[in-house]
Amino acid sequence: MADLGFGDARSGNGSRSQCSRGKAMLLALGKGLPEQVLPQEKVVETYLQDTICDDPATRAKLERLCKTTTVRTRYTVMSKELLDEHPELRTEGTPTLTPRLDICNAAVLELGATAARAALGEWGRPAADITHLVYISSSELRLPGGDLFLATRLGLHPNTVRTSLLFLGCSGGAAALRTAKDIAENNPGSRVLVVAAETTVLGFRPPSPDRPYDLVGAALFGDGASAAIIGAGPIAAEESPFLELQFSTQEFLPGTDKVIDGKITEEGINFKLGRDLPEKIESRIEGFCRTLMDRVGIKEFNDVFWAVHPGGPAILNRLEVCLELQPEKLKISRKALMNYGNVSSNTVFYVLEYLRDELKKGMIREEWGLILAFGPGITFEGMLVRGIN
Ligand SMILES: CC(=O)CC(=O)SCCNC(=O)CCNC(=O)[C@H](O)C(C)(C)COP(=O)(O)OP(=O)(O)OC[C@H]1O[C@@H](n2cnc3c(N)ncnc32)[C@H](O)[C@@H]1OP(=O)(O)O
Repeated sequence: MADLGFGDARSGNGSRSQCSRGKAMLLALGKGLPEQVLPQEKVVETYLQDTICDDPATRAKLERLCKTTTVRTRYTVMSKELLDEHPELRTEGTPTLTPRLDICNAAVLELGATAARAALGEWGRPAADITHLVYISSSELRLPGGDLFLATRLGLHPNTVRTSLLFLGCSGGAAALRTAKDIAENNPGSRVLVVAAETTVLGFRPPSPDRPYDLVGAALFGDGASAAIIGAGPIAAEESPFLELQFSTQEFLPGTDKVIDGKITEEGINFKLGRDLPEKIESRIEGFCRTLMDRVGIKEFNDVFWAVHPGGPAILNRLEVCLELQPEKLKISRKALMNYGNVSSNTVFYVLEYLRDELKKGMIREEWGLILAFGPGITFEGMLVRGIN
């Protein structure tokens, strides 16, 4: 391991007198996407064929939703070949949890490993220098978990300290970042690899009038993985941080636990999205963001840059109107939604990739920014960050 000047986090030899206990920083990012690209104009035909549905009303509604979600491209694990192999996934009424988990567990490991290798490549140091792994997914269930298989696949040291965050939904990526920040700041010299990997295979099902939200999902959600490396006290000659992770917080909205609801059944996950989700988020967004901005005394929402998990256009639109944001503030969130869809926990990292590019090009004037994500609970995850370029 390279000498970080902070003692050795792995051996527990780090001493307070040696370290400055600096803030955690984002040092590298990477992503892993399924090979199958699904352009939005092919979604209606593909989904209706895959689920053997010929209902004209369903077709008309899905066509409309495919436009209004603003998604253009998604990447999916589900494919014609997979459905030919598992025709039981096309219809309802048979127990399919076992084959779904077999597909998901393998897929998220593959995607997660690709994303992690990309982040390690960008970081430029060996995998053996990773001291901690934070693994996040709402798409796999097994024992031991994907974190172990990922650590093995990547050749991480067996004493890499692993933490798994499962079934946090779309706020999971920001929760993983918060966890990694805490680890990095409390273990001098540590380098934390965060890996988020998701596929919609667990929830794939034919449309039903009883579940109108399934069509929203079919038009909105995608698959993929992301990885990030976080550490405090970057080595000047070896590491290139681009964001300082200043302060993080989490809050849930009491009485809204049914708004995003996922039940595991013999047929996979039954995922329900409340129509009122955008307005519920809007009801608390201003106070939540002020909690973060107050840390550095910023009052005006346009005086920070924004990296928001794009749950759907209605959520971004409400944020923009309610906080009176200039349109360019949510541009990178809208771009991630357009190019990848809502990939649950991963999406916030796709937004951060665009943010990093803009920081590197000197396109961001503001010193401080906010990372936000929303998930079941309804849970708000937020982080105050400082751009480094
Ligand atoms: C998983 C996690 O942990 C966190 C997440 O990120 S979850 C995903 C969060 N995202 C959302 O909930 C999506 C938010 N919604 C939106 O962005 C927009 O409503 C939308 C793009 C889906 C549709 O926008 P739109 O087409 O302009 O108009 P809108 O009126 O809202 O909806 C169109 C149709 O879809 C239906 N619809 C929208 N959201 C729905 C929902 N959650 N459940 C059921 N139906 C829904 C509407 O009822 C409407 O149907 P009718 O035409 O039959 O009345």
